[in-house]
Amino acid sequence: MCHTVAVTERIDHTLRGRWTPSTAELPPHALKLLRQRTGLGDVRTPARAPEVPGSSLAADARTALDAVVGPGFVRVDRDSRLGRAGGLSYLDLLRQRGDGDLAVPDAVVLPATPEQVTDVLRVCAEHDVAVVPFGGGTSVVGGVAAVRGDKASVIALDLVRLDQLVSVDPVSRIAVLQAGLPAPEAERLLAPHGFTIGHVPQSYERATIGGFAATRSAGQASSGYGRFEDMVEGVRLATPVGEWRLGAAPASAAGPDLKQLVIGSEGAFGVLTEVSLRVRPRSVVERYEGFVVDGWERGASAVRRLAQRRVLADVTRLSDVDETEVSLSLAGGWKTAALKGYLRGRGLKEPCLLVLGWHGASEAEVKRRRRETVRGLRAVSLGKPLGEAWRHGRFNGPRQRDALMEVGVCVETLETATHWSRISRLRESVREALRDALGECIVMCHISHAYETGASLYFTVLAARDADDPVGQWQVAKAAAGEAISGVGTISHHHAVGTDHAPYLEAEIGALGVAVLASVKRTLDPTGVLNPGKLIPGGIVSGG
Ligand SMILES: Cc1cc2nc3c(=O)[nH]c(=O)nc-3n(C[C@H](O)[C@H](O)[C@H](O)COP(=O)(O)OP(=O)(O)OC[C@H]3O[C@@H](n4cnc5c(N)ncnc54)[C@H](O)[C@@H]3O)c2cc1C
Repeated sequence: MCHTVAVTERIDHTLRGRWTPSTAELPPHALKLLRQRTGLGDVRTPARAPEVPGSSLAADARTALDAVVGPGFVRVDRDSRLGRAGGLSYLDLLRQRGDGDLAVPDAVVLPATPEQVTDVLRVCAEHDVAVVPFGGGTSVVGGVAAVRGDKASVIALDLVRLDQLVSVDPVSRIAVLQAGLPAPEAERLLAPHGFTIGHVPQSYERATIGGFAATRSAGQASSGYGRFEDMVEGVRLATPVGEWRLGAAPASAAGPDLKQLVIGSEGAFGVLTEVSLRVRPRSVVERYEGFVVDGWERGASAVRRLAQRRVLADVTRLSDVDETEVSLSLAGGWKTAALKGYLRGRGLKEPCLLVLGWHGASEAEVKRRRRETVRGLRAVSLGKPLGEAWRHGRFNGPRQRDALMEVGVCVETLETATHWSRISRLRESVREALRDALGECIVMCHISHAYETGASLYFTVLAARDADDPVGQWQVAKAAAGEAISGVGTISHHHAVGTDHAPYLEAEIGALGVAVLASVKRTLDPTGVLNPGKLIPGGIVSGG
């Protein structure tokens, strides 16, 4: 019963343009810091209701879709459509607040089974309707923008009703989950079997299993549990030309790994309806601890050594000096002041916060792993409270962003990855590019995921919003960061390509790479109905 209510609520959700219905106020000391460091004034830009044009879904297409999913599951009302108009990037939030052009789907279609998804795609191909697969709608790269391309109309294909745990194989440790399951619900269903996925991105509360696979997502505990693509054992993909199943064995030499071609295909090759995942026993003990390293270079080298010695903690996250300083200042209070004094006293001139977290089956296991990690780390331990404080606030980012939006801050995040030998150069050039583009601003960075050969860099930038042209301001900053990253790092370590990064993809994978993607798309989606304008540069790929 409870479960039914939860799904109905998710179907009816109209929460767009923010993460939560109520926005927390920024504390006065945070506002003061922003005013000092970004020149933020008192000017507020009140949100305006975005325009929602009428649905242009043709009557015969609607009748055919109704026949597939049943009455009530093709929705053309304003709220349902507005509720699936774009994702949650800064640009999406601006559009939802009335700045810039908001693309609104002509209908929201809610299939209940994998078979219905395949039938919906067949109908859409027959009726020239573009399809935007919609999971949690947390894309920050324009992945769920309702782009119709050269099609007559566009639907949001919301997978919320595909919410079943299909099977668990406890011997092989594989669970088959339907694609529309949000992460917390997937964990809730796996818990009685003693398993966890261990995938905890910051968007955990709302993102789905299908969305994770479609975007090659990486969670905060990726050092321990792996990236999402490492967890995928198999997929069930609906396409306009039929269903494709992949993943017969844990490893295979039967040609290239086609499963990896589907993972990260961002709804442009098909719709994932089920995902088989390698699951792990749930941890019994979890320990989080804060450390401080003196200076970015030392911190980055320390994380590199941990990765290369293969003793990374499950969560390993190194903030640079600016991020550390801003986090401590925003936390405020006498404890923070005391901590800053303590760090000065210990001679740490450029404190960089390092959060480490270990999960295990017992105290003894976690203790042993901690010992291995911290041996030779040359960092000052601040103990468990700081680690726990990070864990406690790990999902606060989007809520803080809501509050920052309200007071007129341009708040954007971007991420990349590169090899260790280039990591500091890349960090410096992105910081410089953002500062040149935005003027007075705060640029913060952390290593969010570490590997033997390199790491990801995650930037957060805060500037006073240009009230006259907020979209133009964002475009300039995005282009500057894209230029700085191009040729040194990847255009996306885990946010995917979407519409926003598509112009930069060819520089990374080459013209031949783009041609390979386009030809796969032509095979699976000959009329180009699936997610036009996403992933593949050059926009629309249709026809033979
Ligand atoms: C505040 C915030 C924090 C974030 N933190 C992280 C993070 O820590 N790590 C991380 O990896 N990402 C993060 N993201 C990005 C985003 O959450 C991920 O990309 C996530 O994987 C998207 O899942 P979703 O279910 O919301 O997918 P959606 O946003 O609905 O869709 C994403 C893309 O996948 C396609 N798609 C969705 N479902 C399917 C399906 N079943 N079959 C085929 N295509 C599909 C969509 O068309 C779209 O192109 C964050 C986003 C926000 C807003």
